[in-house]
Amino acid sequence: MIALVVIWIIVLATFFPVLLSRWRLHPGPPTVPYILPWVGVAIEYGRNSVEFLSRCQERFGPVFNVLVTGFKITIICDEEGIKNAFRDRTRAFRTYAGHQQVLRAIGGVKGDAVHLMNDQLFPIIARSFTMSDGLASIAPRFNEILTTVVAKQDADSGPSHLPLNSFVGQCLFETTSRVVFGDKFPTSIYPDFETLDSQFALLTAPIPFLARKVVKSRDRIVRLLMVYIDGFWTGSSLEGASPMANEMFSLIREAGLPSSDEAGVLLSFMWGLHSNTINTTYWLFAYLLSDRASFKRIRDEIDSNMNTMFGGDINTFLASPPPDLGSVHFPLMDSAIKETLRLTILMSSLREAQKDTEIPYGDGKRAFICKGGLILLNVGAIQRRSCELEEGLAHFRIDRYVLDQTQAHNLASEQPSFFGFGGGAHMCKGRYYALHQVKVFLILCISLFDMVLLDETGKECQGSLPPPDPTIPGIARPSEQLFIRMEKREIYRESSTESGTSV
Ligand code: HEM
Repeated sequence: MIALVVIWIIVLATFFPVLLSRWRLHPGPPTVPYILPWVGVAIEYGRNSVEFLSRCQERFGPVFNVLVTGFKITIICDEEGIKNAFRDRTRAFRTYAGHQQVLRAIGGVKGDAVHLMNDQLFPIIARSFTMSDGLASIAPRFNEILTTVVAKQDADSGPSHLPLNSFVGQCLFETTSRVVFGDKFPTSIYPDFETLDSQFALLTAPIPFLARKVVKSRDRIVRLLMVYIDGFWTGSSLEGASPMANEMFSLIREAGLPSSDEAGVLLSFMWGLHSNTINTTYWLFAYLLSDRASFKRIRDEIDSNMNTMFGGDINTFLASPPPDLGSVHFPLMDSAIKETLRLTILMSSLREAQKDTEIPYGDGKRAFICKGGLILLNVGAIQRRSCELEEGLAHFRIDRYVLDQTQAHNLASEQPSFFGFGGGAHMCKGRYYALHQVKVFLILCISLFDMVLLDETGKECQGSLPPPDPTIPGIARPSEQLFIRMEKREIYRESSTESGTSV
């Protein structure tokens, strides 16, 4: 016992001066006080991360430390600091910590698959979803399947109200699953996928009994994926799947993981493939349908482009090679998507320092991050703060990101920063495909249907929306159900009966 105390005294005497001098040299950002050791501020953070971080920022400035379930995390809410961390000129940061969390929580993966995911699977995603070749090979099949899926949803719903999240989720989930994995893929897992996505936070919280329902959903999906893999793996490919899915799955097979982990890695990939896109599309519809003036403006833009670019025929649009759906022809649609992401992105990019490093921020300040330290880039705070004082956090302005071509430079500098797809080397690898999905789905629905947004009581929802659920990272999830009533537009009712068009 005495020997142990002596050893400790020697250890402390040796290292304390080193630590102290290091601390003096690099005093580091202030730490948010906490009462419970290890737990730290996890409870306040989990309850409403947006509000909590915003209060901390007011009190401690744009860079501060928090302790969350044993992890010390440096939060960066400063634009310069975030840009520098994204740029990462000295290659100090990696993203493994966040991806490890996704593999464990979403996929239930027990082994180590983070290198497989980052170093082998992500490059395949990046290659398959490029703006030119990648989209050209995927878009026609996406458009074709989406058309039939939307028509089926419309026919099934009849005159009744549809939950907006299930309508958007079902359509995009089924379409993209079939595009990537083929028609054999068990798309019936969607309701469990929706539960998994909306209760993600419970899977990361250290309170297992609260997560029972979502764990059951996850386990059911994993089991069905194992059956799907077993049934359709031919020895060299998954029957009916796209080249991208086959290339990825071959690497998963080569890694020699247990079959539940194979299915878990696949599920984690699927979560990345669907979650942000579905949630972004949900909010885009919610914002547009809750504001008649914005809805009319975007419908005018879409109708006018359908007329000038595709002779007024939506089927010509759907059958064309991916057209330019960017800001030149569709400035309002482009701006509406950015504005949606500005308001709803809570996701903050998590990075782990691989060596001692410093992040310049503010007016010449520097945040010292030691090797192994975690940083969280609070991009949501930056995107919203610039407009907050002016007109309120929740205000959706459809043309906020429209550039006036004559004064492009001036207006651009007045626009709030946009980090919707992250930045630097780890910028979103699926962004071109994500934007294609959101845009084609919006064009299809707005062209074909009159849509009305209803709240939980069935009352028409105009003006304000229920606030986003602030507890889940990524794109905010809805805090209350919203519904839609859809009816085929007059012009399409006539044209489909006259000419038998496919939509
Ligand atoms: C509207 C939909 C989407 C949004 C808003 C979005 C947003 C983002 C953001 C902000 C990041 C950066 C995270 C960070 O800095 O750590 C990211 C990374 C990533 N996204 Fe997306 N994403 C979307 C759709 C997709 C799709 C459809 C895929 C296809 C699989 C995808 C694949 C990825 C991958 C692989 C990464 C990691 C990149 C890396 O670490 O190198 N995303 N996404």
